[in-house]
Amino acid sequence: MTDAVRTHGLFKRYGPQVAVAGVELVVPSGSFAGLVGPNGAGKTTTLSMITGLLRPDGGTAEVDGFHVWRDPVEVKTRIGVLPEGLRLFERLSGRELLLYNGRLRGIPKAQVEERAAELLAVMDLTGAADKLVVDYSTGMRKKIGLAAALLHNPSVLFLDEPFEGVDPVSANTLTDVLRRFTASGSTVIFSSHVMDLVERLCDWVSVMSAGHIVAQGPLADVRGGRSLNQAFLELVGGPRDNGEGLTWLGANPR
Ligand SMILES: Nc1ncnc2c1ncn2[C@@H]1O[C@H](COP(=O)(O)OP(=O)(O)OP(=O)(O)O)[C@@H](O)[C@H]1O
Repeated sequence: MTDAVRTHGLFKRYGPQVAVAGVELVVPSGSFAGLVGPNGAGKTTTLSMITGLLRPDGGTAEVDGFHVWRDPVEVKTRIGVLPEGLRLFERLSGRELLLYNGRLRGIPKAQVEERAAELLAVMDLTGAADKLVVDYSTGMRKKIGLAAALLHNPSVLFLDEPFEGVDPVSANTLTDVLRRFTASGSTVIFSSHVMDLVERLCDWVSVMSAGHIVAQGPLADVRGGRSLNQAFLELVGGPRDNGEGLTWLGANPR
């Protein structure tokens, strides 16, 4: 079966800073995949290049076997994206946002209305459906963003830190929806810093550090009998500073 995502030598530099240094990312179809790595490892830059939001300086990226930069329309019809720093049309209501997205995707009006109503209900947003997005909380924004990304029933869903700022109840709602999505054979790839969550949800993990993939495979293989957190610390080198220099901290004589 074709992998959902495959990159070869994906490379991006910002001036002198190499952000992504020849990434070979593989995610098999139907996976619930986690992309983890320390701050600045290159996760967002990698996901942005795979979803066609940022042009690579080198290498290739394929989604469902289609070349992201050569076949952009094929790829964009197949993917849903919840980017970091999600920008939404703030002056639309949640319902209008979904209807607008659906129409942009070319879905017939009646079908969009039906899907939007179902997604709003599943996300527990029916009561806020006619409220303007500008007045949504952080968690509500993530949920409406996810609903918009799912509306056209993508084959591969990319989520950049989808659980950040989301309360436990909403996080459960999001995970239920995503589990249902992957159970039907679709693929989810999400970046996160929360190892417990990745360990609980994912069956495939890619670990990035300093612009490279340093480990990748089924969750059990990457863990290698350790907790994912322990494996992660060993793979990325653990804390670089143990705080020995902070002798003044907590030494307040008052
Ligand atoms: N627009 C930009 N201009 C300059 N440097 C950038 C830009 N975007 C990212 N970088 C740099 O590229 C590197 C990778 O950043 P990226 O945001 O991809 O990492 P990340 O793994 O997503 O980090 P985090 O977990 O903190 O979100 C970092 O060193 C960052 O400073």
